[in-house]
Amino acid sequence: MTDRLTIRRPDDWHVHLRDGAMLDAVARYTARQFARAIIMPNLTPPVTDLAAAIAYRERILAALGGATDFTPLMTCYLTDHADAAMIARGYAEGVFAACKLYPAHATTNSAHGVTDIRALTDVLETLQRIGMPLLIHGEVTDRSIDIFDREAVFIDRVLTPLIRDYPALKIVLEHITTAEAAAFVAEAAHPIAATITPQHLVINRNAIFDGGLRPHAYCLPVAKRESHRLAVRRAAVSGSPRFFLGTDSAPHVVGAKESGCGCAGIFNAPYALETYLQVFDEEGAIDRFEGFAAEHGARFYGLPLNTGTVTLVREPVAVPARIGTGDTAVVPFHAGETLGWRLER
Ligand SMILES: NC(=O)N[C@@H](CC(=O)O)C(=O)O
Ligand SMILES: [Zn+2]
Ligand SMILES: [Zn+2]
Repeated sequence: MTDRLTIRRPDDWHVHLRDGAMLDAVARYTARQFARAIIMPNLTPPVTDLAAAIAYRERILAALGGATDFTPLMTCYLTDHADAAMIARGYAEGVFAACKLYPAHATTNSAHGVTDIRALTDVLETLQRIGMPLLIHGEVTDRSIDIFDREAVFIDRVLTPLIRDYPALKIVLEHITTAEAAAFVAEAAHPIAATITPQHLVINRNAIFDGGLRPHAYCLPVAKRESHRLAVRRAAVSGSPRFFLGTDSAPHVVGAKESGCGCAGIFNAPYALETYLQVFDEEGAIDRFEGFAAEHGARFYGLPLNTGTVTLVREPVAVPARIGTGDTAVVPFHAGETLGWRLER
């Protein structure tokens, strides 16, 4: 039995660091676990241009106190007015690592998102030409579609025609939750990959209703039934280079979660590696953990692999019930539970 695992320093290919006091409170958790992270741009207002991305990157580094070996990789929030030339310049200058597509009103802070991706031909052609990844929150926003079906319907209605029309467009389907998404990404004859969160490997939709309404188990895409969780787990541990780590850590102050209309998002940054490794351990796939956590994503993005290592040890770690106080009080994923691996560092 492996009791100690040393792997190349991993990256988080999907995280929400927020802004202001919350950024100051949460940034260090991600920087402690990961060498780099793809920073989601859904601030208010969203990060839609170079100046905003540069300023946000500075605020992230400032929140880490300056001396840090963590690299934030910035993304451009696409709107109906996205400017292809500006995006291409941002990519060439190393400001943007990717573009993020939020279908308008699909999730937290997506009101400025795209109403019809098909209308963004200039942007899509440009991304395809320059090899810049398009990151997608893959849910339809049609309120007549059952919320548990919105990812699968997005694949049929939006993603399938998109890859047909842009055969070389690099796509990351973010935070997949369904057997349909896992199969689509595994099998498509297309440069497509997917991020997988800790929570979608661990919980199914029962967790949201376990003895009462559980707002801290609510995120988008919403957790699905057990058969989907198992399919997503199989994809994560499969060894396929198309699946990689993206926490989707999405902190909301406790009062915004425990509310008559609770926000979507699970804050998992403090113990993300511990959760993922526990899953790989349970699946007898510890040998595939490094690929998922530290190699597949970098290769897909065309970025160098990290140097340096992190070590996890098989030791109990108690997750606190709450982290922070006041405006930054958040309930972490696994609050009050004990995990079986601990990140040393
Ligand atoms: N995942 C979530 O439930 N919430 C994210 C947005 C997102 O990633 O869709 C957030 O910003 O809070
Ligand atoms: Zn999302
Ligand atoms: Zn997210």
